[in-house]
Amino acid sequence: MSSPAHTGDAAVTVDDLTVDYPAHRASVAHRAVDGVSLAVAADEVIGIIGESGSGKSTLARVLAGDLTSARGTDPAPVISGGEAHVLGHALRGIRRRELTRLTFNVAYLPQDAAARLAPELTVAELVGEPILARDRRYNAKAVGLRVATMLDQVQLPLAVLDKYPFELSSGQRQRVAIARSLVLAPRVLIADEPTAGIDVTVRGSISELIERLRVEGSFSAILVSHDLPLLRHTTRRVVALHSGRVVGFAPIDQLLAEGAHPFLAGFAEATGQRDVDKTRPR
Ligand SMILES: Nc1ncnc2c1ncn2[C@@H]1O[C@H](COP(=O)(O)OP(=O)(O)OP(=O)(O)O)[C@@H](O)[C@H]1O
Repeated sequence: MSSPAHTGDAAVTVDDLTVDYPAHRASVAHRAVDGVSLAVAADEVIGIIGESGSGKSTLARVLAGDLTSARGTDPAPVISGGEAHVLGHALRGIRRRELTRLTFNVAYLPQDAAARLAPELTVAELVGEPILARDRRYNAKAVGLRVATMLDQVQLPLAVLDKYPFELSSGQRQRVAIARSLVLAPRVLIADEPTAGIDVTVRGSISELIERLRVEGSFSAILVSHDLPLLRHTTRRVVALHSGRVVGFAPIDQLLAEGAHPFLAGFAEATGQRDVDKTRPR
């Protein structure tokens, strides 16, 4: 890709970004993102697709500012080339205090968000926690109201408020994780497979929620996803990654119809989109 588009009013700009995982125990150093450039305008939602290991999660993780790992776990990704700006903050070498300020406005829904929900907290506590973590004295009634609104937006009944994660289905847990990620009304959402595990009948409500937030303004998102209805409903453009490099950045139906890369052609075949989309109005 050449230089990023829309840099003027961009929420996120990525310029020739390279990300490595350092050598760790028996593993050698590994380049996961290799010279990626892209931009996400304010009030734009983009998608990221690509085969397993193509660097989608690493790119999402870095842009969400998740640049450290807990001691004893796998190494964190390191920006080794280029630069990324999120809401005007340069990520390379960003200091902890600035990162904390940035992450107030950037929600990150990692791939394992549902599994990471603290098992000892109820749904009400899980969804309300980010508000209280920011301001312990926040009015309890206002927190309750906000939590109820968020549950409604992800189509969970209020009956789940007092339940613990183990009492929910995996799809319900994922919706709790989404509600939690959006409770502080972030300006940017970075979500890794947001509809994973969610029943097909309620996935539409997640698409609608993301589209509504975008239309209401001051909201951008990057969605790592292979959920075609979600991509079609919420994104204008989708980045296709292969071996850490951008191999396409276009509307999803154009990517699939053109099948410019073997991965895209295979994905179009697998989802039965190749011929359908040639006749689809854009
Ligand atoms: N913590 C880590 N340490 C070392 N290498 C890693 C780490 N996390 C990911 N990788 C490697 O980086 C590459 C990109 O992984 P990444 O998870 O970003 O890809 P992905 O496209 O999201 O894959 P998937 O769809 O399977 O989640 C892979 O080769 C992966 O093995």
